[in-house]
Amino acid sequence: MTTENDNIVLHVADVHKTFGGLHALSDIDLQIEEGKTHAIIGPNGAGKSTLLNVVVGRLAPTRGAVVFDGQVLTGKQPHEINQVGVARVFQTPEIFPDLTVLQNVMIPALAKRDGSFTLNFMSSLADETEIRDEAIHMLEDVGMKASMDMLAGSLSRGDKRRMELAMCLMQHPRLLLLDEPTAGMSRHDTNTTIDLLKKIKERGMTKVIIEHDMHVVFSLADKISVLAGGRIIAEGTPEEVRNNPKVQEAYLGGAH
Ligand SMILES: Nc1ncnc2c1ncn2[C@@H]1O[C@H](COP(=O)(O)OP(=O)(O)OP(=O)(O)O)[C@@H](O)[C@H]1O
Repeated sequence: MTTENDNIVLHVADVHKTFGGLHALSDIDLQIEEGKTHAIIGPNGAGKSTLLNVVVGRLAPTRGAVVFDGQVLTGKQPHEINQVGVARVFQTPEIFPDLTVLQNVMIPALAKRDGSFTLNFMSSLADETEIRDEAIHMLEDVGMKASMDMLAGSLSRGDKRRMELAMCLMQHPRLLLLDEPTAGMSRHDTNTTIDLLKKIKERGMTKVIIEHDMHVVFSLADKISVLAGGRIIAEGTPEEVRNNPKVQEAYLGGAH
């Protein structure tokens, strides 16, 4: 399957997802351009997480397909989708709490290189100097080098999310999916994360971001798609979306 525009790295093509009688996603057609930051916003229950889960292979769409870089992802397992260059930062970080921050950040690079990772590899971590150096560099980038020897489980929620971002960056993904990257963070940590995500953008990484915090959305997004009731009700630049009466009615005037 191809897309009309060569710059499109991800195409969610006519995707539907039902849960029993509930239409969580209907007629979703979404095209994500290479190197851009594309935000998906919408009120609670709009279908945002379901959409991300379909993209990363955690949920099979009832109909339609997800195409990444010309390859159909639909039907692939989450780890296979990860291997082709799609990484996701979760709303709740998935980390190894009893390992140090540095070890956590090294693991995705080892898993990517070796195809899998088991805790048996732990003993060899110290010998992995190249990956170790890169992990330290990544921790420096996310402002967490000073915490590299702390146990990951002891970090604050904001630091866990920054560490998880470093874990994703170690995979050098072509597409980074961020599910509420600043949820639960203080305003200060939120602004640090915005700066960090801007820095990643300068490196040309494509990002899809789900976010309730409009400050974050309008600071980062090149394009916004608005979901409501499982459908895309508006799409455009931040300015276009901000001024769209349908959006104001469905979203901006609502609970958020
Ligand atoms: N596994 C599931 N089984 C049944 N219904 C589900 C399931 N996952 C999501 N839903 C329903 O699908 C709809 C969309 O949910 P989803 O979590 O995708 O919305 P969201 O936009 O991410 O919401 P929020 O902003 O609150 O995270 C909701 O009505 C939700 O209750």
